[in-house]
Amino acid sequence: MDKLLIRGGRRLQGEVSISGAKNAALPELCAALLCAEPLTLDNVPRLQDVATMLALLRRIGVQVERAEDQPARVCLAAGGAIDPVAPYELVKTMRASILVLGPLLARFGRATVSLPGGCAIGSRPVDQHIKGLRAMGATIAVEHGNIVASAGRLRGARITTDMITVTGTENLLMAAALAEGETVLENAAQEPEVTDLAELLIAMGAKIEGHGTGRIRIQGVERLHAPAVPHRIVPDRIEAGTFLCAVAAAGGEVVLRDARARHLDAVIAKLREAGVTVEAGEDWIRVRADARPKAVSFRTSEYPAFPTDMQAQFMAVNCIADGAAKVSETIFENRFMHVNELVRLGAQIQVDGHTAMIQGAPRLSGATVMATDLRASASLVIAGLVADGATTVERIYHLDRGYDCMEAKLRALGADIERVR
Ligand SMILES: CC(=O)N[C@H]1[C@@H](OP(=O)(O)OP(=O)(O)OC[C@H]2O[C@@H](n3ccc(=O)[nH]c3=O)[C@H](O)[C@@H]2O)O[C@H](CO)[C@@H](O)[C@@H]1O
Ligand SMILES: C=C(OP(=O)(O)O)C(=O)O
Repeated sequence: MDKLLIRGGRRLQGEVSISGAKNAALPELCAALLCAEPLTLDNVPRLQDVATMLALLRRIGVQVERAEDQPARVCLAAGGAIDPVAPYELVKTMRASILVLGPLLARFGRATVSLPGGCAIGSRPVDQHIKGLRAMGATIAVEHGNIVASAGRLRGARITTDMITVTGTENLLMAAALAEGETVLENAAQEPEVTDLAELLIAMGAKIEGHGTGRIRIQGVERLHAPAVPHRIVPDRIEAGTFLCAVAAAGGEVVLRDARARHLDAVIAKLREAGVTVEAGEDWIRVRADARPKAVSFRTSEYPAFPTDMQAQFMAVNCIADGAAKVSETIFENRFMHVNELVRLGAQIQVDGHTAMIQGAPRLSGATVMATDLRASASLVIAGLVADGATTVERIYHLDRGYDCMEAKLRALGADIERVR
């Protein structure tokens, strides 16, 4: 199993390009199931989760091509024979496999998708996806660990989810695009990845209004088609935020290219509160950190508030900051798995339920630590960049799920980091 070996203490300097967003790429790859014409996506990140989604789509019958000379461009054709089944082997490695459910049901009238189990960060049920599809006329049973769904043409419905759900909104949005009549999604997720998906669907002929707000209206159409030009996936705000936190912790000055500061308002506000200088233009962000950051408290919540997917990385900054901070996690019930590993590096953190109290320490000391989930891995890398001596991060297959060449990008910025196979 691969590990990362980091020798801490180097400041970060230079420029880094941000890749396309994992959480936009995954639903947008599934959107290929909604039409018979080939769909081309640009700026597709090179990630394990993307590889898993492509394997799943191939298994379902989608023809997938990735140009050798343009590895960020993927062409998907779902015009042939389709077997609408997402098996456990693939779903268990990636919960986002559930995103094939809405499109398969809407276009082919049936789908069998293995029920995702819990994962390291929480129980993560998909009851709201099922509730919404039932409201649109689907018959759904859970049998032998699978969601078995069938429908004639789905019917538009007014759906209010019990909580804001990102992939739930995406599944229902894709299903509603081909349903008969109007669907209104109340309490919809407003994340930029949902908006990017809606823009792709509109380019495919869908009739959608209100994306980016809590109420999305969709007038179903009979057929979708390929967009006139390839859709470019929105930049990954979480990858960008991770690099901002790395600079805040390690010090230095870095320009992020292909990054959208307006998708990171809450994170940038907290970095400024910590004393970090952040400037931004339309598609770039410059970050400069000259001194030890100040500890800052925050609470995760749905977009546009502070993202849960940045909680672990910002906690790593707080671990070496001046002062004390309180971090509250409100989205997932078990998203503090990184805490015990950060403590192995010398961090001072006390967890009480959904709250972590961090007393910033002037230094951390390198050790062997174990990644437990995707963003936990990133937080350990950030801590390793600052810690004295060598830090080894084990189980980085979690990191590879969601970061495109992270160690190569950090090395180009001057970090002493290498992958050990
Ligand atoms: C592939 C993808 O885009 N993943 C993101 C997506 O995950 P995902 O879409 O799985 O997360 P949700 O927004 O659905 O989850 C939010 C909360 O609602 C609960 N819930 C959700 C659906 C449901 O049917 N029932 C239910 O109880 C979840 O357990 C969780 O507590 O949004 C999360 C919250 O921003 C991010 O951390 C993930 O990176
Ligand atoms: C939790 C995450 O992803 P997923 O929903 O794919 O598990 C994440 O990207 O931080």
